[in-house]
Amino acid sequence: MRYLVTAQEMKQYDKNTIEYLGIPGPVLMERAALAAEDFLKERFDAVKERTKVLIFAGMGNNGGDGLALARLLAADGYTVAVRLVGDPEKATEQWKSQWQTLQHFPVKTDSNTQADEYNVIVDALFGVGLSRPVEGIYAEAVEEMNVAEGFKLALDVPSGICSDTGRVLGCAFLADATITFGFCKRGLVMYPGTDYAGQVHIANVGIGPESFLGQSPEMYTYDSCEQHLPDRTSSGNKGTFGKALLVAGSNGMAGAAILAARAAYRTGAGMVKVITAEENRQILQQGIPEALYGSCRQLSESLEWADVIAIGPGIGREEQARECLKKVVEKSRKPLVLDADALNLLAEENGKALAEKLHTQGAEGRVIILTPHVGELSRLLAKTIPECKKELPECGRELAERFHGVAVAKDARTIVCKEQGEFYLNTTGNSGMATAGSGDVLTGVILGLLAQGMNAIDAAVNGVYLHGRAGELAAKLHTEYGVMAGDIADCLMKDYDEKESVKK
Ligand SMILES: NC(=O)C1=CN([C@@H]2O[C@H](COP(=O)(O)OP(=O)(O)OC[C@H]3O[C@@H](n4cnc5c(N)ncnc54)[C@H](OP(=O)(O)O)[C@@H]3O)[C@@H](O)[C@H]2O)[C@@H](O)CC1
Ligand SMILES: Nc1ncnc2c1ncn2[C@@H]1O[C@H](COP(=O)(O)OP(=O)(O)O)[C@@H](O)[C@H]1O
Ligand SMILES: [K+]
Repeated sequence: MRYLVTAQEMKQYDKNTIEYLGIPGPVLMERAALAAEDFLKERFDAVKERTKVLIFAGMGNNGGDGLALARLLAADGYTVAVRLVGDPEKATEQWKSQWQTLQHFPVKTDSNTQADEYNVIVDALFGVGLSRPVEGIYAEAVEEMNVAEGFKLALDVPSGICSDTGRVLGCAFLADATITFGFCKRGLVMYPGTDYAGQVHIANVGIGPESFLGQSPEMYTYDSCEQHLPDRTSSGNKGTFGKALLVAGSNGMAGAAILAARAAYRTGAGMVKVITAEENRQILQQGIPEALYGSCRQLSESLEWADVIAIGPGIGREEQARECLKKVVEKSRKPLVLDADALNLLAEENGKALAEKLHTQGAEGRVIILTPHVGELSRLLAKTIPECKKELPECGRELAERFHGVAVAKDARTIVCKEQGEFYLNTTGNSGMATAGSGDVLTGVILGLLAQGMNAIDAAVNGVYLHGRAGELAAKLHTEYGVMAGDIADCLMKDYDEKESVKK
């Protein structure tokens, strides 16, 4: 698990470390600079004589890190120059102290440096203290760094990237790599910040969980196969691993049902039954013979049969879909995943009563997971799509509160949250997943995990992670251009290491 912090959280943890734990600010800065030096030495020590480093330093502590790095590299024999950007009169105390120390070292600090004469460019203009758009001399400096040749390293955050949202404020440094201090900032994994950051390295500078003082970060992500999947009892039978009911696919939309059913099986569900339009019977049974088939008339008895239910992929918004949704809400209290047109139906004027019922059921303890993409989210919350994209965590939270459930707000970086508690931000996946039917696969994955007895938030978080991971494996086989939703379903669990996983 990796924490993702905001600028404000990071500043608080800095403060706690200094004031409560008693580790002085200059020690933290020295460790930050040492980590950056190590990073560069790993790449350039063998060619030290030919390596010329130019550091652009602002007037805050990010600039202070840059000055400390300049000193360390110069002491180590590198050719180093510093370009000051801003008014040193306004610099922080730590910056001023670093500046004084730097005067004893062979570092060029005049303003005549030409970026194209250096083969390593370090951006130490702004870090978590960026407070407004980058303009004027700062924008010129960013532009000069960006057009320069050579390896580009950002300290803490690429200047111009908002640490909290990943948005570009004015203009931003385009880094090959970013070495970030203490904890990864949210903006380094969110778009477009993640593209500007390049490879992100997190350096331990002495600020750890001890510095939270009871206020841990509100967001986290998973980096690797460390998910908590349900244990698979060796003696289990198909009943042990759950009966999953999937209401999906109107006439002509059998594909959505097949994809979701396939994904539920691939994730480990024992039995999957699909309720779909009569016209889809043959194609469904050919497409996924492992699934049980039921017509919409058999929905009531199937609701009795099921352990968990998902409704939505490809159901359309016709009367039959509305009837099915009504039954699923009114005749069952079993764990429920709502996706696609089920969400659109709830957002319609005549879906409001049903939405209200779900809200009550959620409050009474029914497990409800909603998986809207930003379009569906905007309809449910009556907001614009740009608003939802911009405020995805907040919108996810609002949706979770509305249904007392779990919201999976899907985008290139999907957010998962409950009414309270942390936000999970997903970093697996790629542009190959922006392909029709990809969301249907996710519904099946979450359904499959729920069927095996996972709780709602774990099923949603791990489902989103595994779905993205499958997208990565599919892209290895077909490239991001060539991935189709069926490939994602087929790649599910392909590299899952049962021995390495944390069983639950
Ligand atoms: N605390 C610690 O112990 C540790 C901190 N560490 C390091 O400190 C960094 C945070 O330092 P920080 O808080 O001083 O903020 P920082 O990012 O340097 O920026 C503030 C400066 O930028 C200016 N400014 C902002 N926006 C601007 C704009 N658009 N255009 C122009 N100016 C703008 C702002 O000016 P002002 O708004 O005051 O006019 C101020 O001068 C952090 O990222 C990490 O690298 C590490 O060493 C680990 C230990
Ligand atoms: N660029 C991307 N990077 C990572 N994941 C993506 C990207 N684009 C789409 N996805 C994922 O693919 C899925 C698309 O779902 P959705 O929009 O519902 O598709 P559909 O309606 O076609 O099935 C979501 O889980 C989303 O997070
Ligand atoms: K920076």
